[in-house]
Amino acid sequence: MGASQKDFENAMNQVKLLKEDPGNEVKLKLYALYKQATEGPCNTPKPGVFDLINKAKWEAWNALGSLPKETARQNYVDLVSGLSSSSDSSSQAKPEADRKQAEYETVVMTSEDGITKIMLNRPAKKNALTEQMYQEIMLALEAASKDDSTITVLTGNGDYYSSGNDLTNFTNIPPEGVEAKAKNSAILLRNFVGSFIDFPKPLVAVVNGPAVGISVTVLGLFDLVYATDRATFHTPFSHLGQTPEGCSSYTFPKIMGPAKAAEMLIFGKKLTAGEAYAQGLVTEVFPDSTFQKEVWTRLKAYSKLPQNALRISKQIIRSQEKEKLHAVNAKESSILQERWLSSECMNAIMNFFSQKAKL
Ligand SMILES: CCCCC/C=C/C(=O)SCCNC(=O)CCNC(=O)[C@H](O)C(C)(C)COP(=O)(O)OP(=O)(O)OC[C@H]1O[C@@H](n2cnc3c(N)ncnc32)[C@H](O)[C@@H]1OP(=O)(O)O
Repeated sequence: MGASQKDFENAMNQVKLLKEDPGNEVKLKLYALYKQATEGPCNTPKPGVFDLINKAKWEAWNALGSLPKETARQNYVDLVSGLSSSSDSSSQAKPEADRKQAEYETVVMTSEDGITKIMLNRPAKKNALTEQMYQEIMLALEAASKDDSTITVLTGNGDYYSSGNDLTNFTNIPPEGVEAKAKNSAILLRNFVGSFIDFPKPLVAVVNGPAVGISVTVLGLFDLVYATDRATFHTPFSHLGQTPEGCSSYTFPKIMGPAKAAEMLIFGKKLTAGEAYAQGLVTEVFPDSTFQKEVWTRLKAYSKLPQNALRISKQIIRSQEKEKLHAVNAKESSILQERWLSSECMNAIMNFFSQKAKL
């Protein structure tokens, strides 16, 4: 389900209360989404070449093509929500180093040799993603997108890359009830995946061990995926009464063809690293004994390449698909919002906790 008219109006009011000017690029994006949400596709003649401001506004609106009004409304609400939270956190005006340490409990963020590394840090729980962790990863990506590094890396601490969504997320029901929980989780999911879709610099997954669920699906949004030969790739959505997310319903068939994507996403086939490489999900597989050394040597060399050329090349490749990916993300999130309320899904989660059923 998308944002309501009320959510949209609240977001419009929030824009007026922003503590910091979001900059011209964001303002143009907001203008374009507002026009698309209220009037639909651009329907006015292009302003003359010397009318610079109105021409930029027209171009931003026109670039949204035939994006549905509902999607534009949701994207507007999401954009404002991101601006409000970053404006709140930046208003704390802490020095960068302090902020990094203070803000993250579940990830470790470090920058060295032109590479910012975001490491998932719940090794005892196989780096299962709690709600706090989703938020911290989004914050870390936001910080990495603005720092002076060339490349951003996501990796895991311990023997797992990540076991996907922490299933305790579904047991923590607020007083407003399960529907509210499902709605909030769908918003969280959508924002989380959106931050990978919009990430502006080369993004690399260093898959140090098995990967499950959402940690696999978002790999289609990375620019390089390096895996140890110990890694496996498992999307057991049907077993959990759930459906694909992370834009995998779109990226996986494109990457590996519909037949192989169906085997993973519908039937939950677990791939070895070699199989994931053969199917195009993984860029390269390394022996576990030399994995870290080989990967970091490679990344350090890449990080010395001209920064702007890397960033612009990534954006050329990815920008063609951005609106489509946001629409897919919205659809997957809203389908999951309903799935989470199904008895199939609730039984699967209870099963995990009562019997500690393993995938
Ligand atoms: C809000 C946005 C939602 C986005 C939608 C996302 C969907 C998904 O990601 S679906 C995938 C969800 N993941 C799973 O279903 C995995 C569940 N875990 C397992 O099947 C197993 O734990 C394992 C195969 C990942 C690992 O098995 P094993 O090597 O035997 O290790 P343990 O089971 O003993 O794990 C150690 C410890 O960690 C806890 N744990 C591991 N993964 C999860 C998890 N995903 N959620 C919650 N807890 C997890 C496990 O319960 C153990 O805890 P303790 O017993 O307390 O030590």
